[in-house]
Amino acid sequence: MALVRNNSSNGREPVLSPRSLTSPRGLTSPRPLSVQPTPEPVRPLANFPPSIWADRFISFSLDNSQLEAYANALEEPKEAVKSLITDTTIDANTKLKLIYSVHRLGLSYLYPDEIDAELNKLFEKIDLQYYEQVDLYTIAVQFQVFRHHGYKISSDVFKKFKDSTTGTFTDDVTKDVKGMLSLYESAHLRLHGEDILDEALAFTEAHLKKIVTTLEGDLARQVNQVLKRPFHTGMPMVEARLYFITHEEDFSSHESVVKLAKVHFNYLQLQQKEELRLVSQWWKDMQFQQSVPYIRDRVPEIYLWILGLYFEPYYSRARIIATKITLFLVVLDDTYDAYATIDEIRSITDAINRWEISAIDQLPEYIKPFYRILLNEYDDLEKEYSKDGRAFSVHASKQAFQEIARGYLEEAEWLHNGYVATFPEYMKNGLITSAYNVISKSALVGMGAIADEEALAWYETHPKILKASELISRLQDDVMTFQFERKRGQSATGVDAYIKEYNVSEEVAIKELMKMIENAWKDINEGCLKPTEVSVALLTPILNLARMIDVVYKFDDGFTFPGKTLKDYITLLFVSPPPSLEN
Ligand SMILES: CC(C)=CCC/C(C)=C/CC/C(C)=C/COP(=O)(O)OP(=O)(O)O
Ligand SMILES: [Mg+2]
Ligand SMILES: [Mg+2]
Ligand SMILES: [Mg+2]
Repeated sequence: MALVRNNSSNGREPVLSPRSLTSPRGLTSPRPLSVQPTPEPVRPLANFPPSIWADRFISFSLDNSQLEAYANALEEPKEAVKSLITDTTIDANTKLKLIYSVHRLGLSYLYPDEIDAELNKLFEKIDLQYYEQVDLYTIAVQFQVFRHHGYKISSDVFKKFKDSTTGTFTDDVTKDVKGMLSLYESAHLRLHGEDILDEALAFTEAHLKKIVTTLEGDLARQVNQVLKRPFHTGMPMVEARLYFITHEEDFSSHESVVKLAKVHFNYLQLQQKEELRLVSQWWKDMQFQQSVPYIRDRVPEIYLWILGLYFEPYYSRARIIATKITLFLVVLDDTYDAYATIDEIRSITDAINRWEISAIDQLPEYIKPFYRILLNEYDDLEKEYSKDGRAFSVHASKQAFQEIARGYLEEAEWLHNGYVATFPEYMKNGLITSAYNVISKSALVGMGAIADEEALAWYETHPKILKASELISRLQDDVMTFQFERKRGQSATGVDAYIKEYNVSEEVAIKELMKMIENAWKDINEGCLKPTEVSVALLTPILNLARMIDVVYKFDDGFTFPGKTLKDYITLLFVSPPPSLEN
């Protein structure tokens, strides 16, 4: 019985493992009658849908001269846009709108110092009197541009749009669609205590939904887009592409911005297709589909996830490393949740924590190749990064990987014992199983000098912004996956723990968890304001991890069932042609 996972209380049907079908039992020489054959363990197979991409991205062949040509073509418009950003003859409003567009197009990383210098000047000169005279759209764009870059402009700038007697937003606001749209975008940048933005979010969302079918052209496209996903909670790379398509009027007067955005999209697509080819080929070479066929085969989806953290060309190596480690996490999570017995889980966790190749002997056959690959990859990273004294980041990633294995084991023990954790107990382990500690630390490995020992020490303090991102990951995943997982008899989720702790209905529990997610977003927004605890380059991946949870889990479990949002995103970024340079 030791091999059989105790799932009598979770309604799992015994499932025949694919290994039992190929088992040599019965083909070997006859056993003496007195020896009972070892029973095949009952495995919690999930029958996850297969990849929707197969080998599609492996056949890409990078034309290096083309990549170089794009890199060269970037230079001229890049300089021209720099001149625009620093042009002293441009009025403040036009300048702020320009910086807004540059940011939404994913180009502000090219001008960090110039943009900061401009915003510093303009923020010092902010005159609340001025905001008394201007329209909602102008105010909301300026509000966003300052908050995007960490400047704490007051949300009082929106006060004048409220009726002093009723205390609600005025009817005039509902007649200004562009204003409402921008106020809706602004509201997602809210901080704790900014009631006016909480109200603005509910108010504009309700009104935009009411009028969206009456709109036409770009405005209709813009409102549909923002209602689906506001910029602040979207994937920067995709948001840039969508903004280019639907908000052309915002930047079309600046020819150099249009040119730069186009060449930049073309350059990035080539580079990213090559990265995707590389990780797809690696995945195939490692033969995970043969050794662990029960897992979710999701290479393009995981690459997309990591591209969501950072898309800057100089993080190419960093993306490849983080993608591979996150793919290891998928193998681990699905092995624990959808294949291994409790004894196997204990043994795998132990081997991962021993981290030595001799531990391979204690492992079940099917996971041995994974264990070997895991140790080899980390070994290679250690060798590569000790050369420039950066092995500390590889160690941190490895330790976080060992910690998540222990976290997954804890869940499995709870399930094995038919135990539903208390909510605080669940959350303590849940922040670990959110995987965001491992992913964000692994993301540092290839980032270069900026991710130094001091940065890592900051990570080790488990800062508020990282906790918030982990909480969003854990709870949003739980809200969207608990039904599927419950049906399969998996470990209790945050939804179950909350219901048990507070004796509330499922509906109330979900509502409360969503409120916790909302609050965590406010922590993230506060953590991105100046003065930041560490550089923006280190904060952005943490913010972007939270965004990726929204992308993947806002409407459904987009990771297990990747045929909708993620398919559209992958198609837009790696299959559809980027904007043409011809016109
Ligand atoms: C938890 C989470 C959203 C992590 C995101 C980061 C990430 C890409 C981790 C790799 C493992 C994974 C895809 C978990 C989500 O599925 P699942 O619902 O099976 O995860 P679970 O078993 O922890 O609930
Ligand atoms: Mg799990
Ligand atoms: Mg799982
Ligand atoms: Mg889940």
